Amino acid sequence: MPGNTAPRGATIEIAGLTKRFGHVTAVDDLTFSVHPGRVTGFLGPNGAGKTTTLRMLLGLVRPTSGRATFDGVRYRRLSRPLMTVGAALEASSFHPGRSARDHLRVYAQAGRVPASRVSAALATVGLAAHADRRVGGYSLGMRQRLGLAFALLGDPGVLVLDEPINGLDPEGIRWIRQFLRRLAAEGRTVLVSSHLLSEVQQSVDDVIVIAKGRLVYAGELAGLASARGRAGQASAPAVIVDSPTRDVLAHALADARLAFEQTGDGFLVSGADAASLGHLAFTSGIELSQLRPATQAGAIEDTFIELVGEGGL
Ligand SMILES: Nc1ncnc2c1ncn2[C@@H]1O[C@H](COP(=O)(O)OP(=O)(O)OP(=O)(O)O)[C@@H](O)[C@H]1O
Repeated sequence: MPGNTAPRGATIEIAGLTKRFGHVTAVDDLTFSVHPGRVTGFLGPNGAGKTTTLRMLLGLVRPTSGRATFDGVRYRRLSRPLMTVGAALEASSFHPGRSARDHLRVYAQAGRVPASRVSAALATVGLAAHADRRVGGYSLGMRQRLGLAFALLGDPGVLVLDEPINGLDPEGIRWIRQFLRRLAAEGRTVLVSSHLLSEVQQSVDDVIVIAKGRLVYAGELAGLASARGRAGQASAPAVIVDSPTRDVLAHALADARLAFEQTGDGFLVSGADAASLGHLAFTSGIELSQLRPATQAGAIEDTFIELVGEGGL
């Protein structure tokens, strides 16, 4: 990657964006923003409208109404689009008979990007050693990397990637997670779609969740767990707590009339926060070996499934 002189990302603004195909409303009055310096996951089940939204953002599909802009400018109005926004929508759209280098050369010329960027982009995604092979012989993972190299060709401040993790092996997944984090750390805006929260959970700061074309959540990943109440479910704090004297702790929890269950790493206590449990343990003279909020991966995943299952709120 372009090193320490990476361009700063633009803010993506989606405002009242709607797309109807005949009787199908694929995208329904979406409004959200995506910020520089962060990785944002764009999530929703198959058919939720993610690809249609990204295609409108990139000027490939005309919205029925609403706007999608980069620092206030529509994609089609950008003076140097490849140098402002890099996009990877489909990994399979490369000609099998051409090499990766040839593909990128053609795109660089058309986009008025310096030819030197071709080798730089291929090296960045780890394809330098395979640059002159025909793309037809590439694995899916290599084609995904080539898609990323294309997105990075103009060294843009904004990256828009549609399902870049799809079909990658574990090593490829680990690589791309670190790669996305690096792009954001450089100050770029990184928007990455997926139909699986678990795929992107380790690499995103923010998430936009849509279902049936409508927004169901926009905000920090950590806030997704507490969005549960919006899906009509009880939203209570929960804490994981453990002690070298578990039976004594269990008695104290029962005496305090707290609902709890034993898990692999202690007790999961509902309806209490860490401070009140810490106080309870202190006043009962119980040593604790663990005390932490339970709003981790499981709760976030549960909420995601509830939100998209509701199909919009
Ligand atoms: N060109 C089109 N003509 C008619 N309907 C379309 C067209 N493109 C998309 N749709 C419909 O719009 C809805 C949203 O599709 P879209 O591909 O945007 O969803 P998605 O979230 O990207 O799903 P996936 O992950 O399966 O690609 C679907 O019901 C789809 O059938």
